[in-house]
Amino acid sequence: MAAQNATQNATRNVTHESRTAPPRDVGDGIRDREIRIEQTHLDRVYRRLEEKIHEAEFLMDDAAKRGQVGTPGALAERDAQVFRAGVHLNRLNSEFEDFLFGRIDLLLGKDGERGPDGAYTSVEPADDAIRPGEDGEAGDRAEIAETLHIGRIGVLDADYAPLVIDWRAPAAAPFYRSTPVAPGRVVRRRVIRSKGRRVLGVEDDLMRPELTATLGGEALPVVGDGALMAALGQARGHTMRDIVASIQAEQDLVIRAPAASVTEVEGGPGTGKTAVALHRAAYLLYQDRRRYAGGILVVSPTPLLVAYTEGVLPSLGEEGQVAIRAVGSLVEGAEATTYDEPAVARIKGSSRMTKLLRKVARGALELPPAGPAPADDGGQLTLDDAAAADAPGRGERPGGPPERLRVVAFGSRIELDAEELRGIRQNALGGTAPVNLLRPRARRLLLDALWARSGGPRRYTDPELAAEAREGFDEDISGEDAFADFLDAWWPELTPRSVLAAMADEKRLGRWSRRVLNPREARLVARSLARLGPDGQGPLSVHDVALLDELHTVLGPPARPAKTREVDPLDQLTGLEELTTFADRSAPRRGRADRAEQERADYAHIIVDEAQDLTPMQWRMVGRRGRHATWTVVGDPAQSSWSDPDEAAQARDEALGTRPRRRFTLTVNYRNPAEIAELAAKVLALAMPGAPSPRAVRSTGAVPRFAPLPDGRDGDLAHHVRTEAARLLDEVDGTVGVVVAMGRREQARRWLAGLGDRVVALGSLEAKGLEYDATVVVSPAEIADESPAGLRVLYVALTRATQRLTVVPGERDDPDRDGVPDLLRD
Ligand SMILES: Nc1ncnc2c1ncn2[C@@H]1O[C@H](COP(=O)(O)OP(=O)(O)OP(=O)(O)O)[C@@H](O)[C@H]1O
Repeated sequence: MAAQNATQNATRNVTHESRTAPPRDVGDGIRDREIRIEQTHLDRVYRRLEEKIHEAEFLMDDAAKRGQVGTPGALAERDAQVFRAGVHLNRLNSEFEDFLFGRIDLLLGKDGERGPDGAYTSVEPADDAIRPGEDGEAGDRAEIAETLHIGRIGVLDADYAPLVIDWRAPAAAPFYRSTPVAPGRVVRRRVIRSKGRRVLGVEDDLMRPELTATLGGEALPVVGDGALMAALGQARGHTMRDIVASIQAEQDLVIRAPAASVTEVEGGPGTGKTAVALHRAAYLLYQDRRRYAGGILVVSPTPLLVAYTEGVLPSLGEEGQVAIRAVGSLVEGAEATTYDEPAVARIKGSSRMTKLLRKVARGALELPPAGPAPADDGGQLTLDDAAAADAPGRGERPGGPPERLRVVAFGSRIELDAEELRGIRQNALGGTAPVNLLRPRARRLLLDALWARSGGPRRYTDPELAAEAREGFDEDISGEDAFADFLDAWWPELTPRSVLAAMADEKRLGRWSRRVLNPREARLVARSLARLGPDGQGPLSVHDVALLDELHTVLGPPARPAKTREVDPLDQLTGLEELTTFADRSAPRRGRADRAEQERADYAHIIVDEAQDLTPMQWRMVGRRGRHATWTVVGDPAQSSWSDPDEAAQARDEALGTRPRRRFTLTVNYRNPAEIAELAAKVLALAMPGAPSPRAVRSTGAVPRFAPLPDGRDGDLAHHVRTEAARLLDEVDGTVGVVVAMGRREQARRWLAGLGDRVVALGSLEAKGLEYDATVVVSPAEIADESPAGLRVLYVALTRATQRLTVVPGERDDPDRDGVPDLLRD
């Protein structure tokens, strides 16, 4: 309900009309004067920051001179302060185009109380803040009681009065939340545009237009038409900008939602989900830095979207604190570089793979050992020099693991044959423990079987003697390299990559996947993995990465026990056993490093962008990284490229667990002009009948252009698309995206060669989350036919433009006389 009200507010916020006549931007005179006023304030802020740096430097100098004064901890803290101050100034000077970006002029607060940042805390005005107008005045009067400047970081003056309020502080909330419908104490909201240390412009919104407000006894001037429209009209570059100066009320509710549980946000294309998610990360860091620094993970669908969005957090002053990763880069050392065919992706993403991979991991134990074959027969072990060995390799399946283990103990030969070994393996594999972790158990079972076969138990009636003899027996056998070699071959330590590569064998996978995949599915998966080498190296697809992660869990880490160094009696005599190797010394540290690595993979907060696209297997992968996390999950079911939403929803529920959830809906489309949104809504109606379409906030008058091939021949597509892209490059100042079916990506890149770097070609799945000033969507039907979720993918493609859209129908589109494809007609 709260979200709904905020939505209405946000809408009105943008379209409100001024009902009175304060001095509004009547000429450059007022504007220039207002810019000068803000400039004076900004100069003051910079002077204060420089003072802070000098103070910090002085402190450090002083501390250095006095050498031992203060504890090491205090000195380190001082150094850190100087460092932080230096970083701030550096950023302010170089990076932040608009360090100071906002101002609110407020009425007197109800209770006159001030918060820690020096601002009045009350949201509502005092009863006597507004007085009836004087004779002849139409509305009420009020004097501005407080002016707050809002910026990317907070700055206090020497008397601890706020010069700039951090945008995330509670006192800044009215800058975002106030609307003409619910203005609170805000009379005027001003967005300040600056570059470096220079103020370039101001844009004002009046929240109480009916009021005759004065500031220092003079009428409050109003400049420009509002900041939101100014921001939306700007040309797009190849990276996303922050929206800190124009966050809308419904978005602000999400950004500042408490982090205690799961925050779920739905909204159509362009409603600001990605922007809101990133601003929320910055907000959480501000709220609880100790908890969240270095511990927030943002999961993005593609590397392109990562590259597009990764500048936003640094621009909000948060550099290096948040990991933004593509879903294909979540596993250390594995980077997805390819896409699977939709039919293959569908199988690999499905939760059926969980069962399959468990079978595969167990089956993979029987694979031919990787690397060079063991030096001899791999199963031959003698404890007695006199023991005779059979010919190497006899009784073994060529290329497979050893099928016989022979040892000589107590002067006679004992042997375990293939069937016994199989039994022992099955026994060891009982249960669900990770396969690599079962190796010690398998080893123990082998020794049990050998001991029984040796007649040892019968030989000793005294239990103490028996136990001692058994211990000696185990030690002797285990200490032999040949036994270790047998174990390595018979129960190899498996790596996720080698097991994935093993699945490329069609016959083998057919066997392992019985009752999980049908033969055709098994064949498709096996063939898709043929690009990997036997060790699993080679190009991975996005979906392979989630399989690797699952395999990591199913296999567990290699369980080889660290070899204990035998103590040489001579060393003991000379005291040399005190000496340790580097490896010995670093082992405990390595243990700590491994643990740290594990802990790093367990984040404090996880933000999932484009959550509708995560497959069940990807949800499992992401879920493993957030077992103890709070979550923000943003997405739009209407844009899902996953074919089975129910299956994905179940996996999502499992990942998020039973944590309580808060749901928000964003309803205003800030990206597409109404003309483009209207066209896209036709596809939405086909893809998800009845699904609401977000309301576009502006209209440009530029209707989408339909540009069929002049003579309908596919052969000319290259030239035609290139011409249309070039036309759009002339029409807009910023970027142009040409969206094609995934199968045409490479082709389309060649079509655009030489047109410059303002234009890019993209496969439909790569367009996720991105936006361009103008787009060309090529062959809608081809995009729609490419996968079971094709219509939703087409909806994504049609909603990427901020200004212009050109549709080039292909052969399958059946365009009408006006060139409108079948799918886009009423
Ligand atoms: N309050 C705002 N002020 C200015 N620009 C905004 C605001 N909200 C969103 N935008 C802009 O609208 C565009 C769309 O935002 P964003 O990409 O976050 O939307 P989305 O909901 O993630 O879209 P999609 O689902 O299509 O990926 C961006 O250019 C963003 O900067």
